[in-house]
Amino acid sequence: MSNLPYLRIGTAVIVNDEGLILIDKRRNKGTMANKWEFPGGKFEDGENAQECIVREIKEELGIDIRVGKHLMNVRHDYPHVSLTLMVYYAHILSGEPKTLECAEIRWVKPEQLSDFDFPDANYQIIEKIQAQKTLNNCYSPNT
Ligand SMILES: Nc1nc2c([nH]c(=O)n2[C@H]2C[C@H](O)[C@@H](COP(=O)(O)OP(=O)(O)OP(=O)(O)O)O2)c(=O)[nH]1
Ligand SMILES: [Mg+2]
Repeated sequence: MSNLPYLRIGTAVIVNDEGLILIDKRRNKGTMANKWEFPGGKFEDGENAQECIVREIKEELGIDIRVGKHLMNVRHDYPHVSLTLMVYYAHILSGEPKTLECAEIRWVKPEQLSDFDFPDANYQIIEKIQAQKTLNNCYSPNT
């Protein structure tokens, strides 16, 4: 048992038509400073995962996305916070990603994800992405 704060985080693995994945580098101040991540953020009251992800991606990158298939949920306890990352594939509907709330943005191949410094909770997400044979259709919604 612990009394850590518990957060639900909506997280997007945005894939483009070339099969590249968008990652962003967090700012050099605040939680997990300078770590690379999949863009996203905290649920607001009354939101579901898809709504949270669409809103966060608009705020952080200035783009509109369609949320696709659910990849996984990851529960992780950090020393200061306990959280669940709710991870969905997504695809850009309109706009060019901008660094509105992050330090840097990159499009990378799935195999390149291992070269970046991600928070501890992300390693099983990266493993699962890299285990997929193809990312085709991953951004179509679950049916
Ligand atoms: N977005 C995102 N957050 C992650 C990932 N991995 C991981 O451990 N986290 C952690 C870092 C943070 O503690 C938390 C996400 O919160 P956040 O700081 O992005 O929240 P937010 O966008 O709502 O930002 P703010 O309004 O609090 O500034 O989840 C990831 O891949 N993406
Ligand atoms: Mg965020």
